[in-house]
Amino acid sequence: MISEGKDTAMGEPTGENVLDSAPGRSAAAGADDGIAEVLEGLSPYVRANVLVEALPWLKKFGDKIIVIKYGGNAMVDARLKAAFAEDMVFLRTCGMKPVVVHGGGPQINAMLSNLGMEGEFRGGFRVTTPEVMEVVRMVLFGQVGRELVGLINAHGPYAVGISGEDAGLFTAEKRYATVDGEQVDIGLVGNVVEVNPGAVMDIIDSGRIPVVSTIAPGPGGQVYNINADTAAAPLATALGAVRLVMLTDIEGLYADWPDRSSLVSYLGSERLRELLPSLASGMIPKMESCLHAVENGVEAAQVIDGRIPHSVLLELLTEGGIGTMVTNGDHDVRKRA
Ligand SMILES: Nc1ncnc2c1ncn2[C@@H]1O[C@H](COP(=O)(O)OP(=O)(O)O)[C@@H](O)[C@H]1O
Ligand SMILES: CC(=O)N[C@@H](CCC(=O)OP(=O)(O)O)C(=O)O
Repeated sequence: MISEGKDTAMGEPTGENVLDSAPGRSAAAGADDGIAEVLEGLSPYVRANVLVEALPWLKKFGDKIIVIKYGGNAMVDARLKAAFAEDMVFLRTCGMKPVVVHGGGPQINAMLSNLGMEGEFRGGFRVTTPEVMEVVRMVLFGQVGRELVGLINAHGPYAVGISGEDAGLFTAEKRYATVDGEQVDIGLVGNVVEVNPGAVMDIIDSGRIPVVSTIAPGPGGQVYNINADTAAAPLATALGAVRLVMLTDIEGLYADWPDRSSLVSYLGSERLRELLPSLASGMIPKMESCLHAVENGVEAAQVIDGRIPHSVLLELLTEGGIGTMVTNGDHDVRKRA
């Protein structure tokens, strides 16, 4: 079992000190946003109610597996990063089993640029030459994954990094992109075609938080670059997750993008399937992933605004949530009031 509080392997401070010094808390109560003063001004009744509101959700999620795709601003802003790590530890401490699948597009771009290499996207996917693949692998597993593991482990020895190459977690198959209706070769880019969740289950069963980097070998051993959105759904399905939560840089899905009055709070998979051809850019792999997940046993998939500190807790543990939820079936679009 994982040791908690003052005797953690990381030599973390006591619970009281953790609260005082945790980066996520200082993010939420940042120097100039006055959150601490606002909280102090609230009556004990209101403060208790915030906690009580979470009770039905804590009961519902119990010890269930929740897969979270970590990306967008939450992955580049220091305060949001720390708040995200805190959310994962919060869920784990409440008994849930969070599994993080991380992206890293901006970080790969930065490294390619530092190395004087070209970064090109076609049909939403990175054109991945063997040289680019080396950089993708180094940045995803060696940099982005390591950083997130470190942020979570600042709270105790919870996080374990793992890539699709480890213990046969993912098997990939080369994929092509579609550009103007034409199939285009984009090099070493793959789709996950098989998931062997044993190693991730071992990490979960030891009470820890898996942090998954989406690179994966094909049957012949060739390693492929996998878009993290597209890898999250088959992983959630294979793990029997109850939720797939995807962080992004926008409030959620707009049914009539870019009409800002068309934000959707809830829709069924059949309506989503109809909407898919009208979606653009980064929303396509996210919503395809949500569709895949709910059609293959995940109870609900959600796209949420990762620019909001503690967005994962708000979505999972508060009434109404904050983003767009997809479930399987023919439910109509419900707009956010
Ligand atoms: N229907 C839509 N609803 C919301 N966003 C959309 C839609 N169609 C396209 N987008 C774009 O998709 C972006 C999210 O995808 P992306 O930038 O890849 O996110 P991330 O970096 O979080 O993975 C939004 O910021 C928005 O510009
Ligand atoms: C094939 C492909 O495009 N792979 C992505 C993998 C990282 C990723 O998915 O990162 P985000 O979630 O931040 O976009 C890439 O190379 O950028």
